[in-house]
Order: sequence, then structure tokens, then C-alpha cells
Amino acid sequence: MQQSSSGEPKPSKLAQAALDPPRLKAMVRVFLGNPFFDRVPGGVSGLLDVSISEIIEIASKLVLDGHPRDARRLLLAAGHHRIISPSSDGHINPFALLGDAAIKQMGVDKGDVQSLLYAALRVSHELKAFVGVSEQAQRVRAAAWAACFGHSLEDTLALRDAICDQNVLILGETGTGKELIARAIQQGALGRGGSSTPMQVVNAAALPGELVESELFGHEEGAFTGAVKSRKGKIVEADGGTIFLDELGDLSFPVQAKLLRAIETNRITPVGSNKEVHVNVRYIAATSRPIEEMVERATFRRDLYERLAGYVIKIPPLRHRPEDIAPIGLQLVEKFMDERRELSSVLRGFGDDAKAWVQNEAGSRPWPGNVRELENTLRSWLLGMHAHEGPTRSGKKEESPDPAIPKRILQNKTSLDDVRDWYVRRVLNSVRGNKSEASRILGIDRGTLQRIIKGEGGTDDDA
Ligand SMILES: Nc1ncnc2c1ncn2[C@@H]1O[C@H](COP(=O)(O)OP(=O)(O)OP(=O)(O)O)[C@@H](O)[C@H]1O
Repeated sequence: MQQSSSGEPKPSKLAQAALDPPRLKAMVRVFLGNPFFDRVPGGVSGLLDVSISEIIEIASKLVLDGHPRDARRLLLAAGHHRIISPSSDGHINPFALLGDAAIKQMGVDKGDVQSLLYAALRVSHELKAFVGVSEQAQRVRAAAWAACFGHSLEDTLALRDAICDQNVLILGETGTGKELIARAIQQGALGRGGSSTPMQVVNAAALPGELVESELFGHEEGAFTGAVKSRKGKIVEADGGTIFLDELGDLSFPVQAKLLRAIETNRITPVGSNKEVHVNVRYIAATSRPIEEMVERATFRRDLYERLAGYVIKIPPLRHRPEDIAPIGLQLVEKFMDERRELSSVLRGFGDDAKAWVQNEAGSRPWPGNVRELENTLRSWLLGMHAHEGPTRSGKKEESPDPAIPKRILQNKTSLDDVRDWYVRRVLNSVRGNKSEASRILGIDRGTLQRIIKGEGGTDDDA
């Protein structure tokens, strides 16, 4: 990261306020909470003794703190409509924040600040997908934010490259949103040094042990039976970017050793080759297994764990944060309805029922499962409702019952697991056994799908 050569930047009000969060909050509250902004000549700057460059700095800080809308409001309130051009989704144009005076005051390179603000907007957008009002959910979002930008604007500007290079380990039960958080973190590093490499994903649990090695490191033609042509591994494909290594705890010892070497030396050797390939990759790993205990019991290599756990984010299960059930459920119903705009008004009606159920009941009773289960339950419920008359919908039948739905489901006499298994098979049939397509529709990964097909259940619940 380049620092400006224009001497020591003098500490601005923002820089001081950033070190004094209550003061920063108070300043922002004054800006955002005052209903008379628009009527005061000169807007905020007329209300308070602050310059427009300081307002721009505070707006930048708000963007970096994940509040782009507040930044936009602040700028609008400041009476400087000219300097912003909101995009159609209501986000601010980060370039518009970059008044030369503010950049000069920050004492940093303009290109760096631009890429930072873009990254900030992308991460804040991605993190919105991690819904939750609980303190734990807020902590997860804050931790993901800090994995991209550190803990203060000063951290961000001074240490961005180091922060973006740090490996991250995400811990949490299956279906708690680990991949969602990994994608948000990857967005924070994207564009650094011009890189726009998409995140590569490898799920160690979804592949047989011997294939994981070739998936990660690639192989030479003829390296093993079935290796008809050579293949780059995902680590090479992620060169210059990020690899998401899901279900890390499922890696065999030989693959652990090879991965450790790759991380330590930035070099990998494809299976069946004796040529090393140089790579520069950031690792985001995740696991639903108790990896810390595995390290203690020596069933997972401590040295590899330490390399990957540069920054650890723990996502608590949904049953430990029941306040999040209703907001997540509502968002899931919305998403589901959105995906099926073409469906009948009957489903729309059931969508409203589902929302009412989520709001009135789902949140007030203990939910033992994870987010994916909540999603699948709502999905099956809505699809089931679509096919027959639902329990809360009275009146005449608008659709004839789907004969493919087992009677016991129509009569509400079956367990959730049975409904899930039946629904998984139905989707698999509809896509003629294509597991990737089925997992995409079901919103589960292939490992979970495989476990359900094999009758092992879809989740690892410790409840
Ligand atoms: N807080 C949340 N808000 C909204 N949706 C969520 C949340 N957490 C998880 N989800 C949804 O739940 C599903 C599972 O999430 P994700 O794949 O990120 O979980 P995971 O922990 O990586 O699972 P696995 O361990 O099985 O790979 C996804 O559809 C995701 O969008």
C-alpha cells in the first residue's frame, strides 16, 4: 500500500473520531437523526462546524463500516447532491465519495481508496445475505468485515495487503452459512492488484479421498486409472485469488501434508508429475467438525491448522440464536416467491401464510435444525401447498392434488425427514438424476445430497 509522499497527514476529525467510537457515533447520529437537514442552508455543514471534506471522510468511513445507505443519506443531507450519483439499486457510486481534498487529507493513494471503497460496497452487499438480528449474527458479520478491512480505517489503509493475504478458518455446523461468509470475505480481496479471479471451491467431504488430491493439486495424464488427460487443480485455478476449502476436517493425512507444503512454499506438485508449479493463493477453510478437538487428539495436523487459522470466525448454530429464525425465515420465503414469480396466485397466498407462520410461530419455538433445514422445510411446505390445499387455506380447491405426493404427506402424517427424503427424490427424478442440478435446486451441497441419498441423514446435529 502506498502512502502519500505529501508529508504527514494531519489528524482529521474523522481520524480522531475513528479512534473514539462513541464520538464518531455521536457525530453520525447528529447527521442522520436531524430531520431539518434539507431545510438548513448549507445542509450539515451549515449545522455543524465541519467541512465538506470531513463529511466525505465520514461518509467513506460509513461505507467501510458497512453502512453505504447511511453514507448516501449523509451526503444528500449535506446538500451535495452533485457529488453522488446513486445507482439504480440505491447504492452510492464510490467514485463520488472521492473528493480530491478528502483523499489528500487521508494521505493515501487515490487508486487504493477507490478499490477499497468498491470492495467495501461489495462486502456490505454480500453480508446482507447473512441475515440475523441476534448479537451472535452481528458478531459474525463484524468478524467477516474485519477479515477484509481490519478494525479501523487506519488498519485498512495501512495493512490492507496483509489483511487480504491472511488465511481464514470458518467454524460452524453444517448449513450455518459458512460458504456465504467465505464469499463475502473473498469479495473484500477481489480487485486487489487487479485480480478478479473467481473463488474456487473444493468440498473435501463430497469427493472420495483419492479424488480430493487431484481436485486440489491437479494431475498429469495417465497419473491414475481414469486420468485420460492432464488437469489443473483448483489451487492453480485460484492462483492470484482465493480458494474455499470446505469440510477441511475431512482431509486425509497425506492430503493434509501436501496442503501444508503448498501453503508453506507456495508451490504444488500435480499428482503424477515431478514438476512444481508456483502459486499465490489465499485459503479460506471451513469445517463443521470440532477441528480444535481434532488437533488436540492429533487426528488433524496442528501445523496445518495453525497455518489456516490466521483468523477464525465461529458461526453459532441457529438453535443458539432463536431471534434470527423469523428474519431468516421471512427472507427465505421472499426469495422462494421471487424465484417462482410465474407460479399461480395460490402459491402467493401460501407465501403469505408461510410468512405469518414464520412470524408468529417459527420464531417462538425452539428450532433444532440449521438454516438449510429451515429453508428446505419452508420450500417443501410451499411446494406441497402449491400442490394441494394447505392447512390454513380454506375454501374451494384451486389446484388438484398432485398424485405424485404420497398420501401420508397430504394427510400431514409423516415426519420431516420423510418429507425431505421424498422431496429430494422427486427433485432428482425431475432432473433425471443430475446431482449438481438437484443440489442447486435444493440449495444443499453435493455432500449433503449424497448423505441423504445414502439414507444417512443430511446434517450433523449435536442436539
Ligand atoms: N444467516 C443466514 N441468512 C440467510 N440465509 C442463510 C443464513 N445462513 C445460511 N443461510 C442459507 O443456508 C444455506 C446454507 O448455507 P451455506 O452453504 O453457506 O452453509 P455451510 O455452513 O457452508 O454448509 P455446509 O457445511 O453444509 O457446506 C444457504 O442457502 C444459505 O444462503
